Amino acid sequence: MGSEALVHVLLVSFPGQGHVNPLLRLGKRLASKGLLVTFTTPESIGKAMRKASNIGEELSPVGDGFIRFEFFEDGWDEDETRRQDLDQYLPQLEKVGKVLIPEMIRRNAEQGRPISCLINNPFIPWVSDVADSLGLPSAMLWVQSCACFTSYYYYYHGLVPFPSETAMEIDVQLPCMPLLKHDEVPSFLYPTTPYPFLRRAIMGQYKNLDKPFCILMDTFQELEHEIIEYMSKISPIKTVGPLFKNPKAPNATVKGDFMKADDCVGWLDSKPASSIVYVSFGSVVYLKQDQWDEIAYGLLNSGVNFLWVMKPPHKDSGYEVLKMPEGFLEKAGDRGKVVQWSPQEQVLAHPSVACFVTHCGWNSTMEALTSGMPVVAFPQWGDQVTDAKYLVDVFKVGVRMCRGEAENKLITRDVVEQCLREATSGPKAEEMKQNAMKWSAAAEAAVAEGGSSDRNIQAFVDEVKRRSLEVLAVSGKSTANGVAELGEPKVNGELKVVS
Ligand SMILES: O=c1ccn([C@@H]2O[C@H](COP(=O)(O)OP(=O)(O)O)[C@@H](O)[C@H]2O)c(=O)[nH]1
Ligand SMILES: O=C(O[C@@H]1O[C@H](CO)[C@@H](O)[C@H](O)[C@H]1O)c1ccc(O)c(O)c1
Repeated sequence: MGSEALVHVLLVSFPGQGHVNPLLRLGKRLASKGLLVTFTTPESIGKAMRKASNIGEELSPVGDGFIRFEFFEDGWDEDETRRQDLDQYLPQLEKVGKVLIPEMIRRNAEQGRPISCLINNPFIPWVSDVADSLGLPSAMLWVQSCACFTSYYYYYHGLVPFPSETAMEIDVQLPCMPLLKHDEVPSFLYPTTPYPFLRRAIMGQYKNLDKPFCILMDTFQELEHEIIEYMSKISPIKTVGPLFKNPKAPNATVKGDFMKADDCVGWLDSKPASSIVYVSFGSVVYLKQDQWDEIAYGLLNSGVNFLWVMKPPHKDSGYEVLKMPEGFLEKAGDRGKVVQWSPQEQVLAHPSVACFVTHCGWNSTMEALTSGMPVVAFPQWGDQVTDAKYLVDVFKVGVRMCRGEAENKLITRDVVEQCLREATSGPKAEEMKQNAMKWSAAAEAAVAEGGSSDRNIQAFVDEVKRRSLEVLAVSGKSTANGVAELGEPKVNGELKVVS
């Protein structure tokens, strides 16, 4: 128990697992450097997070600072099915968020915790408008690679031709990047994408790119060296990854999972070293039943042990509930384990795991690289197709199993089996493991004290502290940011700490 005086930042997250994880990890990193962090996202997700993860009402100590949660209502009934339709949900979030986030900021000031900076992740670019309208500094955490950031940047500004209705299959050459084949460009940019609302959301972020004073990125200097150097001259980017490693607070228990992870570590412990293939397609990708079946038979035929995540679809998603092929579990016996959600960080760090069949979401990509884990790339859409290109051809830690959903091709059990064999034994497997270990060491060094990402985080924290004094000076004189009206805005609020 005690009380502390800290600079306070508000983190506003898009309600997706692949967005909450990196922003929450950033929050823990900022807290460990001595800030007070409040993390917010809609209550519909807050409810799931409270149920599945170790978060409550109280302030949690992390390193030299603290993190707390406050959720906001999205204005829809609990059982509203339209939340699964981002075309409808994103505008709804913007409408309510533009009212409720300023209220949250005002409430915090009244309670002696004035907020000095807002940080959002992509898909909710209106957060920068909120910050602007209140005269508060803002930053954005880009939760994908710098290569994808660059692709969107060049598309937004029309700097090079991208696949279009009249020229679908053109390759794209961007500076300091390998040539991207048409199907290696982030697929939200294809004219035929089934997710145009996500392209709109990302473009909304680029329209607002002059508002954040800093663009933080969950990547690291040594991983994407040339493109980071290049883009740093154009945009105020700072690499702070891999965020899931936090050497200053390695034991912080605060997590943001939407589902409780099934216990599988005991099972992993029971298996020989490097004998298990871990299969997961993240939190949003759903495969069709025929593809699922082929993967199942490929796993059986390859003879490997496997841990397979089979996440049930949301009841309103419209996805069919997948089934394992008849007799599959019996045939696999103790060679295989199927779970609904895994403790992925622990799984990837486990010595029994040999490789990771992944959809190549950026979080999974960073987690695999940092854990020294070779991959079998099974991308579907968005940044995943670009990440797969990098994992296989640039980072050289992966074999490719498919090229993405747009190809509309069934990957047969023979191809699955062949890829699994290639990734788990023989010279290619060894080479990939060595490369992965090299990336793991570079990632650890980047986040260690004095490493490239650690220096960037420290510089960001120092800048937030410096700007918080400016916020105080301005708000002390005018009521423009809505905080000054509250009387005595303080940089350092008195906080009751429950530890
Ligand atoms: O069974 C699982 C599957 C995924 N994850 C985590 O969920 C996130 C997924 O993010 P990613 O960008 O890889 O994919 P998305 O789910 O956003 O498509 C990562 O941090 C994973 O570690 C997990 O903890 N358990
Ligand atoms: O884009 C969505 O989720 C994932 O985000 C990650 C970080 O941007 C990315 O690397 C990964 O490939 C994406 O799958 C997303 C899309 C739609 C939706 O309803 C979501 O909840 C998340």
